[in-house]
Amino acid sequence: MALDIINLTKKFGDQVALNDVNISINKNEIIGLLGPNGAGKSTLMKSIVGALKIDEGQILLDQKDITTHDIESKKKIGFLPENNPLYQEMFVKEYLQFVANIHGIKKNRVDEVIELVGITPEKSKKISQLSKGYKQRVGLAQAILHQPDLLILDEPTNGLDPNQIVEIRNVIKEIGKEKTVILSTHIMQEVEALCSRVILIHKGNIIQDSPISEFKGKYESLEQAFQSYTEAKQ
Ligand SMILES: Nc1ncnc2c1ncn2[C@@H]1O[C@H](COP(=O)(O)OP(=O)(O)OP(=O)(O)O)[C@@H](O)[C@H]1O
Repeated sequence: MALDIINLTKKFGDQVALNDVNISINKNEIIGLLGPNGAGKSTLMKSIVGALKIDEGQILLDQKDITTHDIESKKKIGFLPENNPLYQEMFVKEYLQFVANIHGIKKNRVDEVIELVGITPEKSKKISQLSKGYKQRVGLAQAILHQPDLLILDEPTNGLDPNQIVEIRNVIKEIGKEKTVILSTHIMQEVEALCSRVILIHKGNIIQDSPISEFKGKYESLEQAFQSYTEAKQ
């Protein structure tokens, strides 16, 4: 899987949410997308999955432009959006079968994914009745059902209890062995636990893109590094 983001600019009215962004990913790794509130992380993720129309630049997935190879690209990408929108009135397995039908994939893959994300005891419940952590797992399940090469996760552990955080991280880690994962988070521990590479975005600009050790550099912690890089650019 190769993802190339070339000179990407996205504006909302006069506001530049992404400013001439360039990113290249050529191997399977888990990448942490960091940045203060409003930095442009969700905008970048939505642009990559084709949910937002970009103003300038190109996004290439395996050398093909995602706008002109829309369906082909969507087959290769899984997305867990921020706030995890789900059909609350549907039952867990029913919902996942519905998503599987959209992708045109076999029914037994649904059971496989239910097992993988650890929601077997919850599969007959209505989504509205699930705890936040289980809803998050359902969101993750829909994102990986079609076995995408690239998985985009917008704050995947947001609002989960410590046990659920560890469990979801384990699932992501497993997936990251074979696929490329880009996840956004405000939790530096999460970055340390999962990511090999860090991309730091601030006010729509990429200000760091490096292996985690390089990102940490001379600083004692990732928090300190994050603070220093973003404060210096206020
Ligand atoms: N649909 C929209 N219309 C107008 N402005 C928007 C829209 N979506 C995002 N923005 C603006 O673009 C900027 C980047 O927002 P974005 O949601 O990408 O930030 P983020 O890094 O994901 O922030 P957070 O960490 O708070 O989730 C913000 O200033 C935001 O207000």
